[in-house]
Amino acid sequence: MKTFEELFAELSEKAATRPEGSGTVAELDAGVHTIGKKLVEEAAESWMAAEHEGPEHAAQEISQLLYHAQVMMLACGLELKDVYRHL
Ligand SMILES: N=c1c2ncn([C@@H]3O[C@H](COP(=O)(O)OP(=O)(O)OP(=O)(O)O)[C@@H](O)[C@H]3O)c2ncn1[C@@H]1O[C@H](COP(=O)(O)O)[C@@H](O)[C@H]1O
Repeated sequence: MKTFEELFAELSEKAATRPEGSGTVAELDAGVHTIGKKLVEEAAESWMAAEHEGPEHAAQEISQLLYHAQVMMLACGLELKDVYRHL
C-alpha cells in the first residue's frame, strides 16, 4: 500500500531514471493524447464500478484513475503543489 504522495514520488523517479520495463515510462513516451484516453477510460470504469459493481471494485478502478492522473501530471510537467493549490 502507498499514499498518493508516495506514488507520485515513485513515478517522478521512474520518469527521471527511465528504468526498462516501466509502464509509466512507456505511457509518458506515448504522450498526452494516449494518457488522456487512459484517464477517461479509468474515469468511466470507476463510474460503472461505483454504480454496478460495488465499493471494492470501485476502489480498484479509482486507484487506476489516480495513477493515470499522476502520469498526466508528469506529462504536463506539473508537481503536486501545482494541483494542490487549486484544492
Ligand atoms: N498504480 C499503478 C497503476 N494503476 C494502473 N496502472 C496501469 O494501468 C493499466 C490499467 O489499464 P487497463 O484498464 O487496461 O487494465 P486492466 O488490466 O484491463 O484492468 P481493469 O481496468 O479492467 O480493472 C494497468 O494495466 C497498468 O498498466 C498502473 N501502473 C502502475 N502502477 C504503479 O506505478 C508504479 C510504477 O509502475 P511502473 O512504471 O510500471 O514500474 C508501481 O508502483 C505500480 O504499482
